Amino acid sequence: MMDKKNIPNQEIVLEIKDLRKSFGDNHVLNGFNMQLHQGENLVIMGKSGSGKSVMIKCLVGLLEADSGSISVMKNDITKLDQEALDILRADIGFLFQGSALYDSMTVRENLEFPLRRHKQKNSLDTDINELVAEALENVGLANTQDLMPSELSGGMKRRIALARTLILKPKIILYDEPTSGLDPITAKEIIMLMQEVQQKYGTSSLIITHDIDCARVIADQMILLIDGIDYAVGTFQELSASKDPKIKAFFK
Ligand SMILES: Nc1ncnc2c1ncn2[C@@H]1O[C@H](COP(=O)(O)OP(=O)(O)OP(=O)(O)O)[C@@H](O)[C@H]1O
Repeated sequence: MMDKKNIPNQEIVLEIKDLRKSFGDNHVLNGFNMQLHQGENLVIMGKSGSGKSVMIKCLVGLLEADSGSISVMKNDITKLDQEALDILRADIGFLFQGSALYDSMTVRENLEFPLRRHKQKNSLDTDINELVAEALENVGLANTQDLMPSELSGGMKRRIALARTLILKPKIILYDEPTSGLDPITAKEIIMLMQEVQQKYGTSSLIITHDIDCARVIADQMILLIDGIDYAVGTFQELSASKDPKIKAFFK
C-alpha cells in the first residue's frame, strides 16, 4: 500500500465556503465548507439524503446555490461567464455513479469522444491514437481498443470510464461513489487504480463514498457531511477515534 501524504500546506484547488441550499422548508445545506488541496484525496461521507448530490450539483452548475461561494483554481465559478466556465470545466474530470459508456461505440471511440468535445484543450497536432493508447495503458487495459462495452466486465467498464476522464488530463477529478456496485475485490482494484492515477497525473480528487474501506485506504482528509454542514473534518484515524456518537456512527 502506498504511503499516505500530508497535504494541507499545498495550494487550494477547490474551495466551497458557506454553501446554502434549501428546497422549500427542506434546508439541505446550511453553510457547508470544504477545501481541496493540490494532490489531495478528500473523501466526503454523509448518510443517504444528507445532501452530497446537492453539493456536487452546485459544484458542477446543475443546481444554483442559495448563497455561498465555490472557487475552482481561485476562480469563483458563480461569477464566471459561460466561456470561462467551459475552459475551467475542462480541468475537472467527473466520474459519476455508473459512468455510462456509449454502448454503440467501441472503447476507442468512447475515449475519443471527450477529445473532440474539448478541442481547445488539445493542440491540432496531438496524436489522438497516442492519447487513447496512453490512457488505456494507464488503467491497465492496453488491448481493449476495439472491444464494445458489452464485452467488458463491470470493473473494466469503470476503468475505461476513468481512462475517458483522464484523457483530458484534468487537474481535479470528482468521483461519485466510485466503488458502488462492485464486488470487494474489484472495488479494491479500482481504489488502487485511483491512487496510481493520482500519482502519475498529479491530480487532486474529491471522492464521495459510502464505502468506509475505500475511505480508509484513500483519504488524506475526510469531511463528514451531517446536518447540512462540514460537521467533522480530519484524517480517517482522527475521525475514527472520535467519541461523538454522530461521528462514531460512520465507523461501525
Ligand atoms: N431537485 C430537488 N428538488 C427538491 N428536493 C431535492 C432536490 N434534489 C435533492 N433534494 C432533497 O435534498 C436532500 C438531499 O438529497 P441528496 O440527493 O443530495 O442526498 P445524498 O446525500 O446524495 O443521498 P444518497 O447518498 O442517497 O445519494 C433530500 O432530502 C432530497 O429530497
